[in-house]
Amino acid sequence: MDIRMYIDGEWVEAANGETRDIINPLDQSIITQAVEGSREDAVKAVQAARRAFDKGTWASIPASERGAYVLKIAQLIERDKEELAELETLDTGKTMSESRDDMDDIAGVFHYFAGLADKDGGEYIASPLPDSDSKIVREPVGVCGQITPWNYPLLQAAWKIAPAIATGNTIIVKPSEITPLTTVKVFQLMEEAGLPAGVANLVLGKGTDVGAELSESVDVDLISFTGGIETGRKIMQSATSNMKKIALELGGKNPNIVFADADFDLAVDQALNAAFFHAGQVCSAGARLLVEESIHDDFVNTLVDRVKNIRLGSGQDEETQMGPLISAEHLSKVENYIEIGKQEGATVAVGGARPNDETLQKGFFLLPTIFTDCRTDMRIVQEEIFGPVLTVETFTSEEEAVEKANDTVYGLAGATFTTDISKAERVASGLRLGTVWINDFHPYFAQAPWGGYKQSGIGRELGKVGMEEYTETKHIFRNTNPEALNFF
Ligand SMILES: NC(=O)c1ccc[n+]([C@@H]2O[C@H](COP(=O)([O-])OP(=O)(O)OC[C@H]3O[C@@H](n4cnc5c(N)ncnc54)[C@H](O)[C@@H]3O)[C@@H](O)[C@H]2O)c1
Ligand SMILES: C[N+](C)(C)CC=O
Repeated sequence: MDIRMYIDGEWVEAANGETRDIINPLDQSIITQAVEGSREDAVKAVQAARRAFDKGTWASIPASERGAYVLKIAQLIERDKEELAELETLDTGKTMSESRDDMDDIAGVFHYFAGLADKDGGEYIASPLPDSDSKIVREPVGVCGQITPWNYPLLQAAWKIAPAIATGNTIIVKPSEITPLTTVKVFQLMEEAGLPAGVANLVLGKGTDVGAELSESVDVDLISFTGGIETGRKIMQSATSNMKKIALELGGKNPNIVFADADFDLAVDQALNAAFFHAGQVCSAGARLLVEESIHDDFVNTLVDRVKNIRLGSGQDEETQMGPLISAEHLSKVENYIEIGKQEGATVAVGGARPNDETLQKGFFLLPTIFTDCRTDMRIVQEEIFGPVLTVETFTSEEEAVEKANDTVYGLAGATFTTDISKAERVASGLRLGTVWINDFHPYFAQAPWGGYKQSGIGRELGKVGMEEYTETKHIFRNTNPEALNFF
């Protein structure tokens, strides 16, 4: 596959001719070479997006026409779903069933924002002044930089691209430099859908280079970022260059609270899914299990038995349940956390090492790991590990469960399992999280907003509010009977 950048309607090489090997995390083979852009390329893309926005044609075409473009992109994604899923699995190591689900979600997101595109006709409000009318309209923000991570490469890009172009903005997308394949493919589809030149631009390259240029540029009006908390902090600082709007979707250390009255089998099953889906490389992974003390031993023993049966392997193999981690660097980061956990006094109940299986030795595999004897103040409990590592704490009361669950700097998502619905509602209301699941873990969909409390982020994606992030609100006041004031 030809992995180039898309700037002003043209497929281009990097200005400095640089390329990067794209590595398959399953076996470290080179999938392809991608062009590796630099600040120079980012500047060109920003200028193209600026010209396309300032010309005014994209923002001023009827919103229904923009919706039709977004709908066409959804249909092309559906047409090429299998190819896209294969590319995502190749690039990230996730299983084909996860990648296919991602592609369904992605097409759903384009459908949703296509439908919303022409639904906001502005709003007249009751003016408190005589002889006047007062209208509120929403307009596009302008040029949007969109920076995405490697764990859900296309899904996170879709959450940004679809609402931005539906509302009349122009965009520059910068995917993670290690997983560009599906984003490039979707730009090919956007070209096929006939999107005018300059509306959607793609720049590949390092975050510290291309990403930093987008965040610092005074010609970018909004930066939407999904990624780690430390990068988010830098982007927030860079955004002060021109007070650009920012949307940050950052990490989480997501609590999963299991009460003794929960449906035991359901809670076990969901706790595994919460922690080990996509090898735990999920912002909303249920990496912190809080289990009521009276059922702790039974619960953990059952979890451990089930974890031993998780099948690691190639994402292409339909039998595989968990693929590799994304890179050697990331594997080493997660392994370092396992050492930290041991030093902090937690007990490895299962896993904690690379698998012995001969066939997995070239990949970045790690056994699903459970730490027991955890305390809330441990680093392995407080910090986002972003791998297949579950920590287990206990509680004895509802209040203690909520207090412990809230005791990190993060506030992205979490769940509670109980058959007492009043208790579930009280716990949901006490949790300082952007999403709370009751007797479930992980569902997200285009219609509901997604984002974090506290240091998990700023702003929301998806839902109507996710669309509004890409708009400025303007008040237009009209005096219907103007008269001189004679004040001066
Ligand atoms: N809240 C959410 O919805 C959500 C979703 C997915 C992932 N995440 C988070 O993403 C993180 C994992 O992704 P990652 O390792 O790719 O994150 P990361 O922060 O390392 O990188 C994310 C993106 O930012 C770019 N980048 C890096 N340094 C930059 C800089 N100085 N300026 C501008 N851009 C820069 C990278 O190139 C990449 O494209 C986890 O913390 C995870 O929780 C959050
Ligand atoms: C937002 N989500 C859950 C799709 C991916 C997080 O990493």
